[in-house]
Amino acid sequence: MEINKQTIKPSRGPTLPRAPLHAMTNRTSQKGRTPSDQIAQSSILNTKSRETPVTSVKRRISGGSAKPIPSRSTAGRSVSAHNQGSGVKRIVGDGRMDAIETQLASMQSLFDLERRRTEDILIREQTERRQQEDKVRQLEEDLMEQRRAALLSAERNSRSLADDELDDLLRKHQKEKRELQDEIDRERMTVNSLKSALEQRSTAHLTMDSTNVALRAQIDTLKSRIEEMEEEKNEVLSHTSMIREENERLQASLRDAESLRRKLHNEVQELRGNIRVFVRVRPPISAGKVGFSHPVPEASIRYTDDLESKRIELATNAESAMGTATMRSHAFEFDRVFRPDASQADVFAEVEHLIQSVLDGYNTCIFAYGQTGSGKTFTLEGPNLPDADALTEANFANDEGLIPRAVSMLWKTANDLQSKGWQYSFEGQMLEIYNEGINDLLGKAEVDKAKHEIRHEKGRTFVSDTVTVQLQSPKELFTLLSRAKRRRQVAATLMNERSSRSHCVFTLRVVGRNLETLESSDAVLNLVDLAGSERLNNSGSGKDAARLKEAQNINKSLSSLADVITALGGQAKSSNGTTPSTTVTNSAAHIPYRNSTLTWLLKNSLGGNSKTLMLLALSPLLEHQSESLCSLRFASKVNSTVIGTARRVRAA
Ligand SMILES: Nc1ncnc2c1ncn2[C@@H]1O[C@H](COP(=O)(O)OP(=O)(O)OP(=O)(O)O)[C@@H](O)[C@H]1O
Repeated sequence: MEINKQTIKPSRGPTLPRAPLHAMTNRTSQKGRTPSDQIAQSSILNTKSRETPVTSVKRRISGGSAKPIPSRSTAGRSVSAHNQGSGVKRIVGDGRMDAIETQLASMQSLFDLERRRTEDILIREQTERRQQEDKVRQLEEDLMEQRRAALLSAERNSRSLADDELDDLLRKHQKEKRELQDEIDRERMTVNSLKSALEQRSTAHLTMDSTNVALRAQIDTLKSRIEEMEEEKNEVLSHTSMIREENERLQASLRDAESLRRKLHNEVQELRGNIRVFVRVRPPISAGKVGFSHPVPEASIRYTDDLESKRIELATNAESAMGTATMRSHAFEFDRVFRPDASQADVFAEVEHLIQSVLDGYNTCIFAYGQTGSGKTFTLEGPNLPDADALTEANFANDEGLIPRAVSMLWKTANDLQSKGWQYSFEGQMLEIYNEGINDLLGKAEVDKAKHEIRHEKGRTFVSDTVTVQLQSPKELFTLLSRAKRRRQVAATLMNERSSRSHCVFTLRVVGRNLETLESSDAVLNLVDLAGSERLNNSGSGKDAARLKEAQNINKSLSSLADVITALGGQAKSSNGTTPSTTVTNSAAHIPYRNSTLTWLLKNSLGGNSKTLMLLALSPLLEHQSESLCSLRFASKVNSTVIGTARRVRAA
């Protein structure tokens, strides 16, 4: 270990007094001496100390003339001379001898004194010297001690430096060791993770190997399956081409069948009669809803056949010739009788085939007949809505009437027929006949003041200055109905809170073309909501001139309608050569269409070329039973009329 010499300096202790050289010498020399030697020396010293006073005494005695007292050797010799006193006495004389002896005695006492003093001094000196020597020794020991301490300290210093360095090195070593250990740990961890990864990989590898084997097997299976499927596909393809050919053949036969269906459908309609009558009895409505008084007794109405629903029996009070009140039953038979619980869908199901005829190119007319409040508008349109603007598809939901259902069905069927090559277009018109005048309900002006003229050309009817709307979807119909309803003339009467005092004619023209068969059709569906059929005295219009005029016009048009139907029946009779079941009032040749605006407007829909349905709406209430009886009789007359064979109208 290298020790820094700079740092190893003797410590700066107190400067120790150096022992006198002679003392050192003495000490050195004394070391090997015995106590006896020391006494001998001290006696020598004493002798020496004693010589000095003697010399001084002799000087004082001689008074300067005396001879110098001999030195050490001389003194020795003096002692020996003293020892030889008697011999001197003899030589010098006695007196003198005494003086000398006195002198000698005093000198001796002085000498003793001096000697004692000198010895004291000597002792003191010796003591001091010993003390000093002790001190020196002590100092030397201290010095030695300090040197040792200094050496120790220096050694310790150097050792501490070395220790520090060692510590540093140790620390560094420890740190490096730790770092290395950490690195080793890390490496070990890495190795471990690599090992586990390797294990996982090898496991995955094994799994993949097995999966691979399985997949290869699957691929082989699939390959063979694909081959099988290829064969199957080829078979299917050849089968498909066969089917396609078969399909084309079937399509052709389907078209033939469709044409046949239309023909047969028409024949069925003919067999049923081209004018048919349905009767619908509405449910008894609670008071307040339609303004009837409370309680509301019901008329005695019976439905006498459950299976066919064709018969209806109304019992009325009658008075016998004897004046007794009896009940008289009136039985009628129609094409169909709907009871009060019949739904709108039930009614439409029976009318659907007739409406279908429009697509086949047959003019069709459905008119609702009945007294005010009997349910004509409800059957044709649906429930009366307080606000015409609120009329939406959702409002119609379950209660939607024949018009919206017919339009929806026509659109749907037209779409279905597209696959058979048919393309259809629709246009609508809504006219009101009020007091024999025509009011365009789709016109621009709120009040239609125009004078409209009706003309018939090539089987088609035209009304001047009226709006015809192209209908792209059934949804547009609701807008149309809403507009029409808002403008419809409604006047309050005693019979209905919003009784319609006009006829409303909704006309839907359907034009179809088949691009494959080159067939065509152009037909019109008329849905007519007739004004209330009640007799003048029942309408409450007797006191009001305007209401009276309304009622007269309504009655006129309705009786004209009856006349036209009767005349058509007579015409049919003369052409068939059969006897009609009803009385024919008009000549077979003449049909009085022009007697009213209504019959003139419906000319092409009421003729022998058209299919007509009369929907008789009946009130179930007792107070309306006589009106109901009149309506039933009128409907029965219509029902027994045969108005010829409908002819298909082809598009121009
Ligand atoms: N089958 C029915 N089911 C439920 N309610 C009906 C039915 N028939 C008619 N009504 C209701 O009876 C009331 C009168 O019906 P509607 O307005 O259709 O009579 P209307 O014969 O058209 O009268 P008007 O000749 O005055 O136009 C209406 O509130 C209608 O909702």
